[in-house]
Amino acid sequence: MYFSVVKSFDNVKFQYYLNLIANEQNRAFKGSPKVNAYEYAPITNKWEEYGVFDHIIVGAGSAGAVVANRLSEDAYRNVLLLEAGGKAIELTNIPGMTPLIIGLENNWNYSTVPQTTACLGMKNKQCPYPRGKGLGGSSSINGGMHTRGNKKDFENWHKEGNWGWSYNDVLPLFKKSEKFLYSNSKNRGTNGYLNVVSYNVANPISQAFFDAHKELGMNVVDYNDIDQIGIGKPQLNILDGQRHSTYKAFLEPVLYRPNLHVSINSFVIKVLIDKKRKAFGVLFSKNKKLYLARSRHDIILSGGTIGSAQILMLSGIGPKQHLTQIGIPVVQDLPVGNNVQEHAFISYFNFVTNYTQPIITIEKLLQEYINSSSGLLTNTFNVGGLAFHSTKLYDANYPDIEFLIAPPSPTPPGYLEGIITLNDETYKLVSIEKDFQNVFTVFVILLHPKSKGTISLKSSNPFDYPLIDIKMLSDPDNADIETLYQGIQVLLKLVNSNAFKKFDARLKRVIHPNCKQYKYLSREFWYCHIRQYSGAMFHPVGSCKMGKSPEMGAVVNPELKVFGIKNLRVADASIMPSITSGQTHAPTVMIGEKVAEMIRNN
Ligand SMILES: Cc1cc2nc3c(=O)[nH]c(=O)nc-3n(C[C@H](O)[C@H](O)[C@H](O)COP(=O)(O)OP(=O)(O)OC[C@H]3O[C@@H](n4cnc5c(N)ncnc54)[C@H](O)[C@@H]3O)c2cc1C
Repeated sequence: MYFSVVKSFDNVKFQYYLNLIANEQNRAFKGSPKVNAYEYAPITNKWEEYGVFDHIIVGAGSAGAVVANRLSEDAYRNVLLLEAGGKAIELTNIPGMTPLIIGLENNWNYSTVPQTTACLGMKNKQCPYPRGKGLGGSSSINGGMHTRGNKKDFENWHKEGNWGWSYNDVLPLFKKSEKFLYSNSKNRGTNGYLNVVSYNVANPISQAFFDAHKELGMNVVDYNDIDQIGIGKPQLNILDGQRHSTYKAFLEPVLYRPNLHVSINSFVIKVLIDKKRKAFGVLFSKNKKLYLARSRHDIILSGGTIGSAQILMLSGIGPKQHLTQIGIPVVQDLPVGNNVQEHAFISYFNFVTNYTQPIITIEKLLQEYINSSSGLLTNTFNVGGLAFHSTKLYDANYPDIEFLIAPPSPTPPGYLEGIITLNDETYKLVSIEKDFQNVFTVFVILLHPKSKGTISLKSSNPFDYPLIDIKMLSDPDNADIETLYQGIQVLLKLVNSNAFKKFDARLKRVIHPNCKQYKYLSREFWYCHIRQYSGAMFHPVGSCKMGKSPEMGAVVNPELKVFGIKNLRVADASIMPSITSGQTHAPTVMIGEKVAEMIRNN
């Protein structure tokens, strides 16, 4: 009797998920990328008072949700959190559905302007540029990989004059935010809000990747501890098999706090600044109406590298020439929107093997997921391991390349085309639709780009999407593309190891028509191939750079205060002076912790 009750419950859940997935499959990736947010345009220009708060936080993403939690820990602080999107749709809870989720409404669905040095094989040479929209922000749609970055990243920030951001300064904040129960290291946190799991990879090809590294003398590491160089199991933000976004981790548990007010569907148009150059409120649009929310103390922009830069510029804070050109009165001339950095990677870097991954049906995967919160549905992108390498071009102890292996998949490779939007000619050369059971893919990721891009406004209309020009691989000395080329050489060495010989692993031959004049596998060939197949890892940072002074390109000081304006801070990935060595969510959570600590210690 007991068993039949449990079984029938499971079946209900099973059917529910099966229907959910089928319905969302029908809705995903319909239509073209968006170019505006006109749905937020109010029907009248008259605004209503929304209330007075101690702090207003704009954006409930990786950083904003953390800031809202920490500031509202002080019961005397009245905190308003404004988020343009709504609650994340249910499918976002299933990590393995990430590729599909990106095709649905929790994504702003941006694209870059056409590029000239990267993403050349993409439709219209535009890199697709998803960003999370809704509670949890990009952490509700991202790959969930938890990577803090390298000790040196923060030492470099500190050396540039960002006091308080050295590794020793930020380590306690990384520890404070996380709950990681797979290590005894004093450098890992065990008690934080954000759950981190170490994913066990059973796949023989992923195992070969680990063995190949060992053969080349590299260690298996916890890349979130001091020694990052080496290979490690994927560490993912998951709890009980479900995505652990910053909404789930930091907001949901504290929504009961009477001093925390969360307003969704609230699109912030601008920050209001008085004659004494003090920010005193924000204007936002909600349900087609305009509201003014006032703040007694700091307003914190956590809209992300695109959103925060856009709001600052709409508020008259940005490059004077650009603002004047589009007719926005200049309040403060600052280099907002410059210094944008992104991790370029090579997509569809495929290797054929003699190993055949058995097919697993979605029904089987779901059963495993429901019964034991395990299996492939708990892994966002079928990731089998992360490795950090120094190609030794710059510094043997500082990684400049990351590898991410995706072993042969037990399911057809659907939806990746929605995320990496190659044009038909470029895609058909690398498609693994017919041999996905035998092919593994390695993402070769450039960790420290020299190339810099920009975010600028298309117009003074707040509902026009900004112009995103990430200019990957554009540095005049070709340092970035050379590092990727060196990364390819390291990867080819790994695949040539005994560990992979067992599987007869070999590079899948791809010669793009634009590269056919070059000798196959020569440096010139690879440079050409990289430009065709490069894409963005969706890690933009740096548009509101932290630093000592605006003359040095900074928008905010090390306390994250906007230069020249009182009561206004930025706290999200946009403040990173230089991009970290790995995925950017965990360091952004740390930035949220840091700003809250600074405000609370004031
Ligand atoms: C598809 C994808 C995969 C990724 N994979 C990984 C990964 O595996 N691991 C990792 O570490 N990183 C990953 N990243 C990157 C990581 O998620 C981001 O670096 C991080 O989430 C950035 O945090 P943020 O707080 O700066 O911005 P976000 O998390 O994007 O938050 C900004 C929030 O502000 C809101 N907002 C913006 N403008 C306004 C406005 N005008 N009014 C009101 N609200 C506004 C947005 O809706 C959003 O909720 C990925 C990103 C994407 C998109």
